Amino acid sequence: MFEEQQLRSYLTFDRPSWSRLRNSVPLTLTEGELQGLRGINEAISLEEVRDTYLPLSRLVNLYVKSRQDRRKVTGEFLGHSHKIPFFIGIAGSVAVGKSTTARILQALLDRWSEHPKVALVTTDGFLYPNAELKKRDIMHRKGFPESYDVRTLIKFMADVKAGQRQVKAPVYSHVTYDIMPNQHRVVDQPDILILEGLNVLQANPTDDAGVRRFVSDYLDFSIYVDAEIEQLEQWYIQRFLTFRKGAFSDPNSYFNHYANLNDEEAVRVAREIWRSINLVNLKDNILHTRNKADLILHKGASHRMEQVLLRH
Ligand SMILES: Nc1ncnc2c1ncn2[C@@H]1O[C@H](COP(=O)(O)OP(=O)(O)O)[C@@H](O)[C@H]1O
Ligand SMILES: CC(C)(COP(=O)(O)O)[C@@H](O)C(=O)NCCC(=O)O
Repeated sequence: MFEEQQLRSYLTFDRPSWSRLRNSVPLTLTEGELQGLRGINEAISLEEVRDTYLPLSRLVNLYVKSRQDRRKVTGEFLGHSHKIPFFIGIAGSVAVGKSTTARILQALLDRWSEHPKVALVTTDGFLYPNAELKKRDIMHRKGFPESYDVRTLIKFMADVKAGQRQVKAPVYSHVTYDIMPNQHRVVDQPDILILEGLNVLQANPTDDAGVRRFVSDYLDFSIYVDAEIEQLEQWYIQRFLTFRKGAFSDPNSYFNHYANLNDEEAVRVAREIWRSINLVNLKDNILHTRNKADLILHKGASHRMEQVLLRH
């Protein structure tokens, strides 16, 4: 699973040893609040929140506090200070549970008194709209490095980091399978920004000026959500089937024509999309970014955390 050399850069925790690091942080979410966090077809348990995500939120909280303390020192030295948001990146394959992890972490971090404002943005909003992907003949490469408007993504990061007010991020819809025209998510001087997407640890293609830009240059802490490939395929198909029952039956859905497929046909279609697009992307462009992460969250069956690796 992990290479020997890779393991040497990390401290390794099994489930019991990681969960003990919660160190009496109270379980701050009720079952009712948890419901609000659940994405489609999810069965995330309170046990998982307690054992996996509370220790994670405690660790991140300590990093944020240490950053805030250091800024105070610089402020004292300079005689003035300003707020700089702490950036967290969450990477990993399509369907591994990045957005679920991001939303749980957001909710948990929101509850620490030191940083009340936690914003969450997904990099799929920075995909080129379908019209542009078609123009470039890369519709079948959605999610690959060349399908993102990296310049706009980097500008967004730089603007938020610089403390600009009301910075807008475009929004992607899994229902229309496209960027939502005239819709934005507004980020207004958060204490923490969580940026979630399969490309956050990638080296991007060079831009027109020949410059290669890295989203990771802006990150203060990065997480790679990891699972075995067979598991990922299963989760992707499962999510596709759930979408088919709900969102795909919406007449505005790009996949509306799949709504009437029987289960067997739907599984075949989902597996084909997974194998021809997302699996190729995982192998070519995502998996190798795993060893850049500060923390790797490895999940097994039923999305249960099995191992956590924390960079020395
Ligand atoms: N911790 C979890 N427990 C149970 N189901 C989960 C968990 N995380 C993700 N899932 C499910 O796995 C699928 C993929 O999760 P999602 O967060 O949409 O992934 P991503 O953002 O990486 O594409 C979804 O069907 C989601 O409901
Ligand atoms: C929009 C995405 C690239 C982003 O993935 P996610 O943020 O859900 O992990 C992906 O969901 C996608 O649409 N991939 C292209 C092939 C497919 O239809 O699954």
